[in-house]
Amino acid sequence: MSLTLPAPAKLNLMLHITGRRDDGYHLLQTVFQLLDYGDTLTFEAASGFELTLTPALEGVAEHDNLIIRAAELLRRHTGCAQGARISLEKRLPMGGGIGGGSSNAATTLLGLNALWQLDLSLETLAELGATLGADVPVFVRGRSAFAEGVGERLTAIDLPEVPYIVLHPGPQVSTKTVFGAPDLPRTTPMLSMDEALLRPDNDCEAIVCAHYPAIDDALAWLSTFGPARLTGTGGCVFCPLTSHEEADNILRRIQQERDARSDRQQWQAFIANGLNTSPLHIALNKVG
Ligand SMILES: C[C@](O)(CO)[C@H](O)COP(=O)(O)OP(=O)(O)OC[C@H]1O[C@@H](n2ccc(N)nc2=O)[C@H](O)[C@@H]1O
Ligand SMILES: Nc1ncnc2c1ncn2[C@@H]1O[C@H](COP(=O)(O)OP(=O)(O)OP(=O)(O)O)[C@@H](O)[C@H]1O
Repeated sequence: MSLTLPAPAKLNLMLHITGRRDDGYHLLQTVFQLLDYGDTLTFEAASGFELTLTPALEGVAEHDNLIIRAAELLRRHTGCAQGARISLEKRLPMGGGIGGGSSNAATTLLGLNALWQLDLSLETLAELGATLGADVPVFVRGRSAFAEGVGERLTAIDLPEVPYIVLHPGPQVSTKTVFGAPDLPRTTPMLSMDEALLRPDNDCEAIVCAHYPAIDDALAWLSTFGPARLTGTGGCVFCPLTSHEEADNILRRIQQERDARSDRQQWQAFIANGLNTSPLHIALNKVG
């Protein structure tokens, strides 16, 4: 038996840092919107305890890959002794602030839960996922959401399902390094969900732009088309749009910039629609 499932990206439509816990983790208020664009994973049952992933991700050892870590976590938690051959079609830029690794982990948890017939609840899978990364639970639950705490307290939210252009200027940004920066603002006042939706700024943006001129440049360029901002800790920047025609036009302009300017040769972009329900959950419901 084999299962092919999507691992969608997310955007942080706003991101405020409201404090810091004693263990160093930051208290956040953020709005996650899921996208209809992402990686694809295929899970095939394997005999014995075999667990493999192809192809390998450049620069990531197999035992560090969040897909393998999620599979092993599931086996440890349940005592299950089944195997799987997993293949990955990677489209999402790594270190982009669009949650590629976290989404891969969530798709693995849900995919193997189905393939190995473990019957764990979304609640349990979200708790397991939180031990792999702060962004995993939102992908496990599969709803666009307002998040608080360190990102684990989720309230599902309906957002306009508009098109976005997402631009990755090149640099991979380390989430850990951004959160470790001494000059990161950490005292933004807590807001209600409705107030937060009216303050769509990202507290990481200023220091990320100061440390990465290429991201600063891409954000300034994209801002000429609309209210562009950084997602998560970057490096992707994005802009909500009113039509696909507009998005196609900006995509063409990005291609021109890449051809015309050597400092913009690294630019990569995609168009995606915002979604309220994850395509992963829609695909799993079809499987039954
Ligand atoms: C910034 C966001 O992308 C917003 O969606 C996430 O909160 C980050 O989630 P993530 O990439 O899954 O991050 P994790 O792998 O859990 O954490 C990476 C590192 O970021 C820091 N970190 C992360 C989340 C958080 N609320 N406070 C933190 O200080 C910690 O140093 C941690 O070691
Ligand atoms: N399957 C995976 N896909 C992507 N990255 C992975 C994976 N497994 C491990 N990683 C590691 O996780 C790091 C962060 O990757 P990811 O694509 O999740 O970043 P991100 O989009 O910035 O995430 P976030 O928005 O959750 O902070 C990568 O640089 C890589 O070292």
